[in-house]
Amino acid sequence: MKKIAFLGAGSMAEAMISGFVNGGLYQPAQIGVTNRSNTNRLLELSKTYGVSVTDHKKALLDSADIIILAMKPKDAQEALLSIREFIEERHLVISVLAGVTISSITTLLQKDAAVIRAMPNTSASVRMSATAMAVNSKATLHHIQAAKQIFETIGMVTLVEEEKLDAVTGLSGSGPAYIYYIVEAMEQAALEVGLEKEMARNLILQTLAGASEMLLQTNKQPSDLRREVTSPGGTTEAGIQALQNYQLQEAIVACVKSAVERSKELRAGQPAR
Ligand SMILES: NC(=O)C1=CN([C@@H]2O[C@H](COP(=O)(O)OP(=O)(O)OC[C@H]3O[C@@H](n4cnc5c(N)ncnc54)[C@H](OP(=O)(O)O)[C@@H]3O)[C@@H](O)[C@H]2O)C=CC1
Ligand SMILES: O=C(O)[C@@H]1CCC=N1
Repeated sequence: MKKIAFLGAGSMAEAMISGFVNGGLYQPAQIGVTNRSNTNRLLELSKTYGVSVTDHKKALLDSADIIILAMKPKDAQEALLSIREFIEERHLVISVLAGVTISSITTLLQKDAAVIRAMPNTSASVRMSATAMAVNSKATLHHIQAAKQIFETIGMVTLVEEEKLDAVTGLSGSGPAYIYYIVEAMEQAALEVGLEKEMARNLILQTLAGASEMLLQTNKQPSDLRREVTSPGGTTEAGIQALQNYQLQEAIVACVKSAVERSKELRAGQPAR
């Protein structure tokens, strides 16, 4: 069985580790994790998931077949320079870094390595990630199958051209946060219209899950499903009118486009806006 080494032990690494371990395809013993300096974080991951943790990068990479890069884009250069002498022909490098191109990874590694650039999201921790991945010419069919299997363990995966990955990042990589933001607003609204917090949360979450299932199971367009809820002169119409007054659709389009642009900026190393 393949061994996986994580470079980076933050939110995205944990979401993937949690999905891998809970999904049962990988035993904790097959997963090794390192980070830059936060030993307490490594111990926490070891305690929670049983994975092995180390600050010894050479040992970690020597025992791994697949290396997952999961540090912030701004830390990629330092991280890649610190491992390049340990990269061997057999390694498959998988990057989940927003914005960072495959060619910049191979350039920093100074190796003609097999690299797969993927964009999952944090729903990986409940094995519901929407992941897109792009591959370089060194990646064999075997590598692609291995990466596909990894990402299928934590949700769905689709293969795309690398140039599409910034768009994917702005849409589904960041996407969970947009939905959480809407839930925050619905919770706030619930309080303001006099509903008790916990009951409101249950109603909101079931509404969200139900709407998602309706989209999946009925195959209907979202606009058609929306019309089915909207009685002429009724409550939904009044609510949607308020959303239109605040230009919610335009705001969401601007939100995704802004995230896509930021993904492009990240590879140029531009500081936060
Ligand atoms: N969060 C998300 O929803 C998603 C994130 N991503 C991508 O995943 C990557 C990680 O994001 P996220 O988990 O949120 O970030 P976090 O800030 O939570 O974690 C970053 C991790 O990288 C480690 N790190 C920093 N420098 C190095 C280094 N030189 N060598 C090894 N490890 C290093 C940090 O270690 P230490 O704490 O010791 O500094 C930390 O464990 C980003 O590139 C992001 O674009 C992709 C999809 C979704
Ligand atoms: O916010 C970010 O930059 C990362 C990439 C996608 C989701 N989180």
